[in-house]
Order: sequence, then structure tokens, then C-alpha cells
Amino acid sequence: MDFTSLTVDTPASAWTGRNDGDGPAHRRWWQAVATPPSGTSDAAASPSSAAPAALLGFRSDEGVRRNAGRVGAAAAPAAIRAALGSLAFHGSRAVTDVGDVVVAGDALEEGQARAGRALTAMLDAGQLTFVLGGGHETAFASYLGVAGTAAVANGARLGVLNLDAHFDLRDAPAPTSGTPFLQMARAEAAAGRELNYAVVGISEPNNTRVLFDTAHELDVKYLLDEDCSAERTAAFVSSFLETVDIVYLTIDLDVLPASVAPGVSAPAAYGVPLPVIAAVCRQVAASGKLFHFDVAELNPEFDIDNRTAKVAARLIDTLLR
Ligand SMILES: N=CN[C@@H](CCC(=O)O)C(=O)O
Ligand SMILES: [Mn+2]
Ligand SMILES: [Mn+2]
Repeated sequence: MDFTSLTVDTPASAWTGRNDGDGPAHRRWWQAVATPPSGTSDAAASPSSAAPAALLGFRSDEGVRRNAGRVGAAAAPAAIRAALGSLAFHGSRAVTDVGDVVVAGDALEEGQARAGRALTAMLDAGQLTFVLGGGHETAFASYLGVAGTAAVANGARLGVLNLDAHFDLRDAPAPTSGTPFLQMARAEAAAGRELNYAVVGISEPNNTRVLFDTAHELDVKYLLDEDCSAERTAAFVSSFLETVDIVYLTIDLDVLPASVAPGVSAPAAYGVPLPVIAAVCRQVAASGKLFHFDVAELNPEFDIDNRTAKVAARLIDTLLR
């Protein structure tokens, strides 16, 4: 597709990383990712049966600020790109970085709409899209992109799978990082559909009764963090996948234990082990139903030795195999 027709605020700049040489045997992410208009990738030239992928950064922490959280997630897209850059690239699909949508000041809703339009254009052109957030207000930008596609208009059954310690179903006066899935439920109802929403990793003490009540009213499927054994999680995800044609997967990094993901606004005391979260990513990718995904809530200011950024990069690498 012609990526130069997309409206973003900051075009992608060339990626960097360790250089062991040219060609597929030495290829790392920084060498595989194309950055239009000038940058081309050697991987993009290789024939592949897998759908091409395109990534968009969403530089926002306005939703976190409105939700009284620790701001800093606007710097996350750059930190994730840096962590991904030096990972070895074992995939075969073309990957394009189209740059960032930047939320200026409090203009969150406008930024979400702008990101949504760029995503819809890429999805309709056959790209597997992913967004590097941003606070979890990123999820509503992702939803706008997915909900605007021809696939959804033509009746594809959409499922939203959130890996998160929180429901993010808050009823608030304005959109925040804590509201995106209630916004989705309302938007789906307005479109004459019902939101099919499932969450893996809910922390009971970190979600009030009203959030559980809302989840029950909306028939949200969820698995508590303490119930996330490998077997139960795989069975939960498998049942969910049976009910959908296309999946929007959203990873809020605070689903992981704080020792694994310290660089988030709300670190988890308990958390779901990384091997379980990685297995969910493999399972969703293997289903052939993955349509779009995002990674949210990284806050580089609170990260330790880029631990959280590296975990985000690892999960993205897993999803794109
Ligand atoms: N995206 C953030 N969600 C959580 C944050 C909770 C917290 O800061 O403790 C929420 O709003 O519930
Ligand atoms: Mn969240
Ligand atoms: Mn969360």
C-alpha cells in the first residue's frame, strides 16, 4: 500500500541497532523494518505468505493524567522501538513503521480519531496493524481503527481480548486510560452490535465492586490473576476464540508482575507470569484470527534497565511470527 498517503504527526525515522552484517542470516528488527517514504527493508523484499504488518506509535499519556495515574507513557513508542531494534528478526513478513500520532496537550479524543483513521486505511489494505501506546487510552484509538473497517462492516464477528489487571470499564465524565472498554461497549451498542470483551489477569483488589458489576452487566468474560495457570488460561482463550472471526488483542503491561514490568503507571503486586502471557500471544497468533494488536501503559520513566520495554518487544516479536 501507499503509506505516504496516511496522516501522522511524526514520520518514522530509520531504526538503529547492533549490526552483525547484511542479509537474512544477520537480520535484526532494525534492518527488517521499512520506514517510508525513503527507507526500505530487506525483509519487505522477501516473498512471504504471512500478511504484511504495519506499526503506528500513539504518543499519549493524557488518558493516564485524566485517570490520576503516573504520566510518562507518551515516551513509550520510542522506548519499544529501541528495544525491538536489536532483536534478531526470525519472521518472514514485511514490517513497516508509519510513524507516530502525537496527542498534543489535552487533545486526546482528536488524536484517537486520527490514529483510528490511519489504522482503518491500513487494515482495509490488508495489513496486520499494531500500535505502540501510549496509556491504555490507546485502546480506544485501536477500536476506532478496527470498528471502521470493511471487515466489521461486512459482519465479521469482532472479539476484544485484553491482557490487563484492570477492567478499564470506568464511567467517567471524559475518556481516560480507565474508560476505553466502556466506550467500546457504548459504541458497539450504538452500531447495533454487542461488544464481545474478555480480560485475562484481573486483580480483584484493584477493581472496585462497581467495575465488577459493570463487567457482569456487559457479560464480560474474565479470568482473575490468581486463576491464570497455563491450562486454565489456554482453555479460557480457546473458548473466546471460538466465538469470534477477528481478534483485537490489547496488552496492558501491568498484567505482568511488577518485577517483570516495573515501568508502568500501576505496577501489579501479583501479576500473570510472563510464560502464560507469551503463550496467550502464541495461541492468538496461531488461531489465524489476529487482526490488530497494541501494547499499552509502558512508562519508561519508571522502568528498570529497560526491563518492561524489553518484555513489550519480546511479546511483539512473538505475535509477529
Ligand atoms: N489504565 C488504567 N487503569 C486502572 C488504573 C488503576 C490504578 O491506577 O490503580 C484503572 O483505571 O482502574
Ligand atoms: Mn488497562
Ligand atoms: Mn491495567
